Amino acid sequence: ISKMLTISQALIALIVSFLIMQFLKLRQASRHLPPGPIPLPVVGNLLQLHFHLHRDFLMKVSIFRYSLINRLIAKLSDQLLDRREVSFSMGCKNWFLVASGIIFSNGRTWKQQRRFGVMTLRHLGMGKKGLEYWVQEEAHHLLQHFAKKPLDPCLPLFHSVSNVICAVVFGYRFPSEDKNFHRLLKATETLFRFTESLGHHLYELAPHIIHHLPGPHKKALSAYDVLNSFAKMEITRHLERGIPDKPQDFIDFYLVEMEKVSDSATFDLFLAGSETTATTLYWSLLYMVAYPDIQEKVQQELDAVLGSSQLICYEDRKKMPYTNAVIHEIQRFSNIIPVGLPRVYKTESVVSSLQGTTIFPNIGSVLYDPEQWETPRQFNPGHFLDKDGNFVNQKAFLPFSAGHRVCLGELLARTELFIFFSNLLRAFTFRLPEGVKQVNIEPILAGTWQPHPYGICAVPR
Ligand code: HEM
Repeated sequence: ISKMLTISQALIALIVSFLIMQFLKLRQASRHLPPGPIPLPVVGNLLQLHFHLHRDFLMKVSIFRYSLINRLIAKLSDQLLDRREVSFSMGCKNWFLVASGIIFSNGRTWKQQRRFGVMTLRHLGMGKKGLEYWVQEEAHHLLQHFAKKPLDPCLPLFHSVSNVICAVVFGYRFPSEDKNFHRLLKATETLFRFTESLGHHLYELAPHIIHHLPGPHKKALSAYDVLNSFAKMEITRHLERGIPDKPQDFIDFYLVEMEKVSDSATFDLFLAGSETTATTLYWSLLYMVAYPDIQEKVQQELDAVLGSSQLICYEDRKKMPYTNAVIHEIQRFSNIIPVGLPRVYKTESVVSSLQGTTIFPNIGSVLYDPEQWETPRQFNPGHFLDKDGNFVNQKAFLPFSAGHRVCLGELLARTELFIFFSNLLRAFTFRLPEGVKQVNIEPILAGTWQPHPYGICAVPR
């Protein structure tokens, strides 16, 4: 027994000294980072967060003041360019696809995939049936979903935004009752929520063990398979119909370039482009019922500048400074992605103690920086207007992040937000359902910061 005690004591001593060494290393490393709580070995900052991400806590402990942003952007573009490797995907039949897309890849693969993604979106943006056309088409369908009776707009918004991505990737939209469309949306949602969840980060701590246990990762893995089989099915369909001289959608472009790139960027557009834009629009309608005066001012501007049936274009925002400011404020105030996707310090980092450290760039906190915004914790479109009512851009407005890994779909997202929002407010006035007196604008964490589910009435104008 005494011999066993010595072995177990030695083991404990070893583990304790390992933890102390790790702690000291992390303490030393954090001196080179923007301010924030010092992470603990193994669990990182999870203890300080009580294993739960509270928005206020995050904002308080890790504010990246704008004054630090330039330093951060330089780091994000250089030493902090790489994502942490996703072992989550190892249990997936097609695991290599995930690591070879845009969001989770690194190095040469990321460069090629990202260049391909940027070029393809640029090509699709041009011409008569470009991205804007798809957004306008989808906005038209979206209006049909709203009627006078109370409705939770979450699903219709998610359907419309996802259908824009379907049009971009597959070249067509789905009717909202289509079963395959629902499978695709369910898989996208499951996967998105998992990749952004604490469950995913825990999985990454011990993938070899957790992989064999039951848990949310099992659902996420089958969601990958659903998305992948969709991509394969569409590729076959495109091959059968032949690639036109002028490629029409993302898959056409992929088939032209398939020697050089993988088809996994198609998942990435669904993962990164659906939930984010839909959630922002979901917030937008809630804020409009919470601030009816602001809603009215937007409608006055829409009526003054646009005809009642005129097709709304992204370019029109230049004639509508107030509406444009409101949309920017919706993004700032809802701050749907307060913590960025994990990045890893490169091995050739100049700060050796940081090598391999995983960092979650909390760039979203700049949107609440008290030094940059007059009333950071209040919904105030004035943040984006000068005293004459002209629209003014703000340097600290970074909801799409910054640096080389800045959001790839920023232009598409901005086009969608403007066209969907303007169409909805031109057609309807949004009100609380009868008997409902209060609006809850506190967020809940569900992949992104989301509003609590709510119902509204859309009164035709
Ligand atoms: C309101 C809507 C959106 C917001 C707030 C948003 C925000 C972001 C943020 C914060 C990142 C992380 C950048 C980083 O790591 O520093 C990102 C990455 C990305 N986004 Fe978006 N996004 C939106 C819509 C879209 C759309 C519509 C698409 C595609 C059509 C898209 C595609 C991507 C891709 C592919 C990446 C990964 C870029 C890379 O790793 O190189 N996003 N987005």
